[in-house]
Amino acid sequence: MNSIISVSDLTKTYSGGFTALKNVNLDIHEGEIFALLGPNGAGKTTLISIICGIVNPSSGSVRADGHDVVRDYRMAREKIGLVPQELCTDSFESVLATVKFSRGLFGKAPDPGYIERLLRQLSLWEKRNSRIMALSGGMKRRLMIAKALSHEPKILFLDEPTAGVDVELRQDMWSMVRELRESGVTVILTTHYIEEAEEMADRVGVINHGRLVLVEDKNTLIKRMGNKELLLHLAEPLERLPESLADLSLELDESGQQMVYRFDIQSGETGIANLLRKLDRAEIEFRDLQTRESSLEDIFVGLVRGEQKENDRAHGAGE
Ligand SMILES: Nc1ncnc2c1ncn2[C@@H]1O[C@H](COP(=O)(O)OP(=O)(O)OP(=O)(O)O)[C@@H](O)[C@H]1O
Repeated sequence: MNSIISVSDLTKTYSGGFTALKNVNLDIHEGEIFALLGPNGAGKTTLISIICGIVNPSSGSVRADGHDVVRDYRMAREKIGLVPQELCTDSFESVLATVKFSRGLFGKAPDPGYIERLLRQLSLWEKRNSRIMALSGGMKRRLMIAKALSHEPKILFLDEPTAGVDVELRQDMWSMVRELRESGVTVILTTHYIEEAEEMADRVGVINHGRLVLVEDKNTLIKRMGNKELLLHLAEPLERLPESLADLSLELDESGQQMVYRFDIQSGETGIANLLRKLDRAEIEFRDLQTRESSLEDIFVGLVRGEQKENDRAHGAGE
């Protein structure tokens, strides 16, 4: 697969001495939707800012479509469109004027046909003569995307594209991003909404404390790290699990009314038949049973927590 962005051994230490990125290596494939996940302060914006040439790396290198983002800044930047978290644009301008102006900033010759197609694709053509301040929140977000795409970049960064937007608008954004990928644009997005990554991304990267702790195909990740749970609602509450069930991966909730049995999706043998036999022998009856598959969110929370524990342990050991 062709890689359109190559990040090699990237480290960033800010002037105050804080190291926000530690030895990051990452390849983004051409034409994919890549979601970068991580808790607050993990280093996502720093990584994006370095790729976009806004922040200088302390060491390591980044290539965007073959161009080094520091040595060959202009060529690299021309390949990239960036939609920042904050909506920042002159609200007295018209939609059309502001998008044309953005294109001009990259030294691209005017192309009214392209701008019209872009505004139509983003459902903004009817609003082309409106002032920005007269647009709805959703339209403003689409305008930010139009501005970022005005110079026909091959790569689009979306920093928290749906932060604070309602469910309907979020769905609109998702389908728009998919359309962009269909048109050949590579999309990299950061998000706090794991469901957004689960819904849209082809691959997922998790960054924590400045380290890229995982990069994987989303579906493989869910299969590899996912567990399934079997929930049993008991007919009568139990005070504790009987000894005969102690060797199973089984938990009783606080009410004593529900049992959760965890099993690995990958393994051929789930152990459910054995569980049911043992329940029968222990004369435990249940009213209802359901299964639940772990989501990307469960996996993410588990990963970040696991990392935190490792860090704490390392810290404790050093003290
Ligand atoms: N200019 C700066 N000078 C010093 N430290 C900085 C600077 N910019 C960011 N940092 C620090 O680097 C770390 C990573 O910040 P960054 O903005 O990249 O995180 P993030 O993952 O994008 O977080 P969020 O999800 O909150 O946007 C944070 O601890 C932040 O305080």
